[in-house]
Amino acid sequence: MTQPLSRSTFPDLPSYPERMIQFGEGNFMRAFVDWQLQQMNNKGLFQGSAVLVQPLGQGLGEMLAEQDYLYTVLLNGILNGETVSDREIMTSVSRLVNPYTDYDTFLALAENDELEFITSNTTEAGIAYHPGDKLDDAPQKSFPGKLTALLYKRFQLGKKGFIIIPCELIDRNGEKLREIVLQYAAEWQLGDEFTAWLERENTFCCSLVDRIVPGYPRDKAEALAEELGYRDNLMVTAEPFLFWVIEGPAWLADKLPLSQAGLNVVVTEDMTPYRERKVHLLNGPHTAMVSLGLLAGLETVEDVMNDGVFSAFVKELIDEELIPMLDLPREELQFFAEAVQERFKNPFIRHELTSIYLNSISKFKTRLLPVLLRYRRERGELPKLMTLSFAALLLGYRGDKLQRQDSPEVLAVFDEAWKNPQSFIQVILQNAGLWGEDLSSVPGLAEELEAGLRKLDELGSRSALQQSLEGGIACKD
Ligand SMILES: NC(=O)c1ccc[n+]([C@@H]2O[C@H](COP(=O)([O-])OP(=O)(O)OC[C@H]3O[C@@H](n4cnc5c(N)ncnc54)[C@H](O)[C@@H]3O)[C@@H](O)[C@H]2O)c1
Ligand SMILES: O=P(O)(O)OC[C@@H](O)[C@@H](O)[C@H](O)[C@H](O)CO
Repeated sequence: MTQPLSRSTFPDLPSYPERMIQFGEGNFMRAFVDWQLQQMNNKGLFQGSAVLVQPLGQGLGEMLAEQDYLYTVLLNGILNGETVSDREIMTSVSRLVNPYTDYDTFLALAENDELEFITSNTTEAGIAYHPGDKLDDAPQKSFPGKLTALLYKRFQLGKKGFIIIPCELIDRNGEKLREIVLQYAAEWQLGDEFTAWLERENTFCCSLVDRIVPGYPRDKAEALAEELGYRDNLMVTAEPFLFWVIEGPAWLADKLPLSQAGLNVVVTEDMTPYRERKVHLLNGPHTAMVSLGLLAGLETVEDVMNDGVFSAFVKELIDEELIPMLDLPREELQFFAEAVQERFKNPFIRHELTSIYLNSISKFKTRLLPVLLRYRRERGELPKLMTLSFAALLLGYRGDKLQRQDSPEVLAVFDEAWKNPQSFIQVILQNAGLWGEDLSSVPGLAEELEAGLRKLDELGSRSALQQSLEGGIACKD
């Protein structure tokens, strides 16, 4: 029986003062932001830790406490032509505060002058306004509500503000978060002076994150405990590649010396091109492959990339349908896309398609739909592969072939529409709540999706895809 990971097992591990508040204790943040804090600390450049705030009532607080907030990051993959297999115990998390059980401790974070930074990742659903939130709630339901209460307390104490860097994968995340905080400030009547302090003393940055973090290596847990010599219930696997674009003032690069620590971080005045490139060329193919892949019985991104038909699909989708619709130099896009396909092939991590499948409707809406619509406008026809993957998405959300993972509201829309198969596609396309607009008027879309669904139903996903790729006759699976 291997010993559990804790500070008593490793008494010589360093501790650092708290300099960052981090909303979110999920896999991604622990292998991305906290891993970077660790690298800065290793080089003596930051000398700080993050205090985590659990955004939901349920979370990893107790598990982290059991391990004294230590956990291992396992980096596996190929970086700059070298095979990387790195294991490191993170000492960059000091503790976790659960506002649901200890709201006073949460608010008391406002008192600490050493806390300068706030980061977050509360998934795409987290930066949202919740109408019921009040200043006196303990805690507020939403992440922006909790943040507003914390900032108000800080203001009341007459202290300086924070540098706030959200990492959620939504467009203009920092601006969105700032808007909601200002909305609560107005709604809760916190006064003009507070609003002025918010604007003057706080810096809300937009940011874009990139690192594939499959999370806890369930399939290798036993072997890893043997290899590491301790049991870690919170270890996280990630690829070695990392990229963080922060849209903010140039002085930030000195305050948070990520680049100085050799990390692949850019502080820029405009992150738009980086975002377009990543969301459409990395997250887009992920979302496009997922329904088709699951329908064909594939399990991981690596399975997709090792399959002749599916990898040809990914390549053609990127080269013929995505890159031509993006406004960046073609050579740069091509270079990025090739690197992405190499990352997708990473044989050292297991990136489950089911984890990417979660909330696929909102992902399709941001990652692929804008490109599909642009293609239709500019070329006068629909992109065949993206449209087939849209059909596969709808087929999966019908609910009879795949195990859907989405909000009850989204699933209810599909269940209701599927009661009448004849009008299913029309009803779904008309639902602006799903897509941000009524898609039923996009010329040819309903017809192409009908045909795609029929093809997928009759032939199966692999043969339907093969037919689309070759434009030829496919046979049944
Ligand atoms: N895993 C990756 O490869 C990866 C890479 C880049 C970006 N991301 C982004 O990170 C997000 C989290 O991924 P993860 O792998 O850490 O997942 P995770 O399940 O390990 O963590 C999710 C975190 O979000 C919080 N959360 C969930 N729903 C929330 C809500 N409605 N309101 C507030 N907080 C909420 C949870 O409390 C938890 O802290 C993803 O949604 C994705 O946008 C993930
Ligand atoms: O994390 P999600 O579920 O929003 O999306 C799944 C993947 O597309 C995503 O995690 C990528 O791997 C990541 O964005 C790479 O930086």
